[in-house]
Amino acid sequence: MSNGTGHYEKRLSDLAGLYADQTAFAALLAEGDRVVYDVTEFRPSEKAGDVIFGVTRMSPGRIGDEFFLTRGHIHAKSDRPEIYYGQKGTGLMQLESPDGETRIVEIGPQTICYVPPYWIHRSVNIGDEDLVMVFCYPADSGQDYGIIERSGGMRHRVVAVDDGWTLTDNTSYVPRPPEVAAALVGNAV
Ligand SMILES: O=P(O)(O)OC[C@H]1O[C@](O)(CO)[C@@H](O)[C@@H]1O
Ligand SMILES: [Fe+2]
Repeated sequence: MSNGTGHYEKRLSDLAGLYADQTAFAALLAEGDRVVYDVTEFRPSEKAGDVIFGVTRMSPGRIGDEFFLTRGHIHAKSDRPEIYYGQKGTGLMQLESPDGETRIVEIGPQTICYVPPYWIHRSVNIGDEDLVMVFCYPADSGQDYGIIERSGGMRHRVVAVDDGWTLTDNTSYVPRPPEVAAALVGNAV
């Protein structure tokens, strides 16, 4: 991707607190603060009718039985959707509705994933190579990362099993109060 307007990297230390196995997290961090994912993007403007697009590259890796993942967020304007197009590698889009429903969309090369309005989303690299995805979303969306922190994480964890994955309950998860979930769905601008 050329002529991007921004680039950032997220390292292991930026992802502290996301994983259940804190001992495994500390042990891997002691080996070095590696880059877990990086994003190159083009933001033409912040106007409602415009779009932001870019490329996310995620390294393969595990912390205990959990895979490398992105921080995850809901859009600050929560009714804004997003699409991801898989280019390389194998991953999952973990989606969670404000009232706590989980859905998983598998992502591979030449697959497209739709993140509907109101859904919290996080990417997970379940493969053993880089996961590369193109993303696109409305330019005025913004990101709210606090929604996951306030709930003690997402409701489910994606964990490795045999040569695949499964979902387990996140025992730290605190459901959002119904009025909070309802407000998220009602705040369209
Ligand atoms: O913003 P996070 O949760 O760290 O995840 C990064 C991904 O989400 C985006 O912010 C797009 O919503 C992209 O920059 C990237 O694909
Ligand atoms: Fe997003």
